[in-house]
Formats: sequence, structure tokens, C-alpha cells
Amino acid sequence: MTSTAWTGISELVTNDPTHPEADGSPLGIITQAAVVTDGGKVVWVGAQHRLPDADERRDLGGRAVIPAFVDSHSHLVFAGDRSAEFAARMTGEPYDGGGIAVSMAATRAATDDELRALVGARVAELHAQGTGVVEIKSGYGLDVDNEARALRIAREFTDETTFLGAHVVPPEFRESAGGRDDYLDLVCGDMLAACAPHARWIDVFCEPNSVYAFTGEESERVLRAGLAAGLELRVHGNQLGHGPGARLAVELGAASVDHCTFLSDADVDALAGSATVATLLPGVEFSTRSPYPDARRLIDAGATVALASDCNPGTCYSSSIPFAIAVAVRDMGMTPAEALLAATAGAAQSLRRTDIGVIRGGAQADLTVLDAPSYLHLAYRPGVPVARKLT
Ligand SMILES: N=CN[C@@H](CCC(=O)O)C(=O)O
Ligand SMILES: [Zn+2]
Repeated sequence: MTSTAWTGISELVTNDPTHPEADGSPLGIITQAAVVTDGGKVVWVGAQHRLPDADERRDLGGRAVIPAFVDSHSHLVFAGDRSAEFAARMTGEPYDGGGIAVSMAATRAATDDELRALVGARVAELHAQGTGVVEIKSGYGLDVDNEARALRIAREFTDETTFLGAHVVPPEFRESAGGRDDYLDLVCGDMLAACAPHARWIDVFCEPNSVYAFTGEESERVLRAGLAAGLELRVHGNQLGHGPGARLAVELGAASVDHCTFLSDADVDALAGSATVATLLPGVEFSTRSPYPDARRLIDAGATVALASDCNPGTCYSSSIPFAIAVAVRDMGMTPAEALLAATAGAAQSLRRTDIGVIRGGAQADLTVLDAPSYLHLAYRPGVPVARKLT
């Protein structure tokens, strides 16, 4: 194996405040720094004047380096186009989840190779904007074969795959009496059995006031079935209105509850007293013209917050974490440092990973370089392609 020394780093964000040369802030910043990587791992981090020998040396010309973003929430396995639905929302149509059936039909009709090419292009787009590890959900197949196929294809790109058969009740089950229950039987039975071998996580769209998504009770049934099949839990909750999603996630020990747009004081307290991460997805509120979640309230209460893209064809067709950071800083009460921490270490925590979202010896060598001298430029230069994955 060849070791590489990355030098000329004006500002290195390690997310490791215990490093002796770091500035003592949660971002663990080292200035005039260098990093050595070898065999896909970080093997040395520190001030450049102490750089050890390495096989090759690559100078970054005074740029900042950060841990690659961790995108802990995406729906990349889909075909078709819903740009007209977006345009309608911009003129006042509300988002209700009904468009998921449109993506379902196009995804079912696509061949394996077509889907693989679509996912590959989206993953490349993420890396080009500074993201390393990405979580990918199923949820546009909504039958046994198409859900299993989505997860098999997602697994070609990431270990962080999530079974989301309980995304919505598909049209063929909505049209028959008792169809919802039949669909839940399928999700918790044959579909789960076919999908569990290809998934690490199970997720459910818990929105009690939606005709498409699932009530608290229904969601609990899905999550408990997933647990029994050896999957770990994530929840889509509190996106469209107040509801039981966040508290259910905490009660069942889910790693993350995602969206958190509408939270009661009791929800915030429950999250703050738990190990469940509150994952915020600002691109969704941007693209659905909804109120932004109150990150400040969650952080001040002591909850762990993550930021992710939620790249999907309906509520947010953006894979850009720098965009999410800029909105979180501009409109959700986060400081630039909190937003970067949430998009790296916070998102890693929501995936229960300690080897990503951090730059320290032994961590995965997922480094992102900025065409800028400081991480502040992520929010300071919105819309500018400042970040790209380096290794
Ligand atoms: N809200 C549920 N699922 C996705 C949107 C899915 C779609 O509309 O295609 C989300 O996370 O926002
Ligand atoms: Zn989602």
C-alpha cells in the first residue's frame, strides 16, 4: 500500500477536540495542518511541521479540509420525473405524499441497468459535492420484488441501506376495502423477509393525518417487525404536522427521527433525553415551501442534530449538503460550526458510525477539500461548488 501525505491545509476540521494541536472547539480545528492516509484509512493527523515520512506528497495549496459529509437520509433509487409537481407547489399546491405513486410507477417500469445507472450518477453527484458515505432507502417499489431489487441495487453503492416498504400504501391496496391492513401484512411479512438480507435499517413514514402514510400504531407494528428481523430503526416523523413519530422513535430506541419539522415541547424533551438523533432536512422545507425546523430549540435543549439531503424526486431533488448547511445557518438558527458538525459527526452518529464524520487515526479516509481557506465559506458562498470529495 502507498501512504499519501496531504499537505498545505490552511484549516483542518477534524471533529476531534481531543487532538493536542486542535483549537479546543467541537470542530477540533488544526491550522497549517497535514494528514497521512494509507489503504483507505487516516494514519496520521497534525501540524504540518511535524509531518512523518510518506510514500507520496500532495499539496492542497492553502485550502481547508473537512471530514467528508455523511448523507444519512436519501432516496436515490427512483426513475421518472416530478418537476411539474415541484412547479405546482411553487404556485401554492401543498405537498401530501400523493406523488410517491408517480415515482413508484416509473421505478417499477425501469430495468435493473437503468436504475443502477441512475443511482450511480446520483452517487457521483454527491461525491462531487463533498459527500462520502450515503444512506440509501428503498420505498419506490412498494411490492416484494421491486423493494428487494431497490435494496440490492442500493447495496452496490453503500452498506447503509434502509428498507422503506412502509413509505406509503400503494394505489392497488388503497383501492380495496381492508387494503391498508393487507399492505401492512405484506410489509411485515413477505416483503420484510425478502428485503432484510439487503438492508441494515428499517424506516417508516409516520404521519397520522396523511391518507398515504402510516399512523403511530401502524408505524410501531412495522418497526417492531423490523427489529425482530434484525434491522435497526429509523423513522420519518413530524414532517407534515404534529404526530407521534418523534416519541415513537425515542421509545423504540431508533437511531434517528428525520424531518422533525413540527415538534411539541414534549417531543423536544424526549429527543434531548435520548440517544435518538434529530435529523433535519432543510432542502425539503425549501422545496415544499414549508416552515423550517427549529434547530436552535433542539440544540439548546440538548438534542443531537444531524443535517442530511433527503435527495428524492418529490420533496427535495437536491443532493447538496453545502446547500443544506447554508439554509440551516441562514434560516434555522444554527451557527456555521454547528451546521458542519451536524452534517458530519451528527449524521455519522445517526448511522451509529464512529469511523466516519471525523478525521483521526484509524478513521475511514473520507476527506473533503474546499476551494476556500475556511469551512465558513460553505455557508458564506451558497450555490458555489466549493466542496469536493478528495479521498
Ligand atoms: N416524506 C416521505 N418521503 C420523502 C418524499 C418522497 C416523495 O415525495 O417522493 C421525504 O423524505 O420527504
Ligand atoms: Zn425521506
